[in-house]
Amino acid sequence: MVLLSKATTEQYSYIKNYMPTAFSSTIPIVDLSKPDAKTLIVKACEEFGFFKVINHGVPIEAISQLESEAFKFFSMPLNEKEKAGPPKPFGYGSKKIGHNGDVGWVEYLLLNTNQEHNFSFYGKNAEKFRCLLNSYMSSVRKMACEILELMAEGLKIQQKNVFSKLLMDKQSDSVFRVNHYPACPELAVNGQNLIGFGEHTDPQIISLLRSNNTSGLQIFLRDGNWISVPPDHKSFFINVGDSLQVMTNGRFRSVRHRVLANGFKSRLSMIYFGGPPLSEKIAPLPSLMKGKESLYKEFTWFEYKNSTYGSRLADNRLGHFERIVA
Ligand SMILES: C=C1C[C@]23C[C@H]1CC[C@H]2[C@@]12CCC[C@@](C)(C(=O)O1)[C@H]2[C@@H]3C(=O)O
Ligand SMILES: O=C(O)CCC(=O)C(=O)O
Ligand SMILES: [Fe+2]
Repeated sequence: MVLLSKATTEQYSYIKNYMPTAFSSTIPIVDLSKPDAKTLIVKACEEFGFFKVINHGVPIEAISQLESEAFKFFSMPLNEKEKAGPPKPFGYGSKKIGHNGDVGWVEYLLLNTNQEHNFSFYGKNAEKFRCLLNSYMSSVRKMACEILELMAEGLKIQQKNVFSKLLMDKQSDSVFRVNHYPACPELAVNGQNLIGFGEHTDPQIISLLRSNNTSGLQIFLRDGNWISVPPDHKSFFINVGDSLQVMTNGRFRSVRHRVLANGFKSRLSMIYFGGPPLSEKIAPLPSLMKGKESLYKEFTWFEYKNSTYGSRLADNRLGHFERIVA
């Protein structure tokens, strides 16, 4: 990514009248090795749609090796990286996010988890990158399934794998993304707040995010405030996605989040978005309705995903699928 003149940064969005937010200590922390994990997870999903996980079982070497390969990838010249693009549907992207004009101070790799990716332009490192990606993705998917099973238990759903089976399905439409936010020294000088990745909710069931120790991630709370998530390169951050909100009939809420660019340090994040098969009906689980009506119209993941790609990042995508319940 080539930086830096005023002319370059002017095309991006800034947060106006931005008051620096304090790092929050209110973010729930769940120790996956403790027996109270399921209770804490349910509470966190109801209150925040977001929590941090420790003792997650993903080996630190798998994380750091993939991270260092990803940094190597992003340090290549733009014309080399663009050989892996455009990101429609999968590949390398820079600045442009989605198909409807969103931009951010970010470059990324967007990958499908069921498909072999061709990094042949990446020379002798291609095979290594692919192996690291595959082993990372399978450990993270395993953790995702564990968390989803704890959720089902915590919600007292009889079928423990109601959510996790969707990610285990061979047809699961899960996505993996590596985001690189270069440091932007102009910001450090001018004290501005450039958007790295604009506010949005993730459309899938669950997202598992891990980043290096650079700050930037913020979440939106029910009280209308944004809070900064203290970075922690050893832990994972979990987002409730729109589909899980629907499956729990609104009991869990998908979390609005965004990333601000950092003046001093580059940020590298890797996110696994666990999604269902395209043909899957996304609807509230009967045991969670307790005689109440569904808050949502019926739709398949295919339909929701299509509508997602027709929307802008910040849109309230679930809005179109809400029912007016008398
Ligand atoms: C403007 C956009 C960009 C989208 C689609 C649409 C709205 C939501 C964005 C995300 C957010 C979560 C990962 C992703 C892969 C997804 O499924 O939804 C993103 C996708 C993209 O970056 O392409
Ligand atoms: O890069 C990050 O830390 C978060 C980005 C994000 O929210 C996304 O890719 O959906
Ligand atoms: Fe996101």
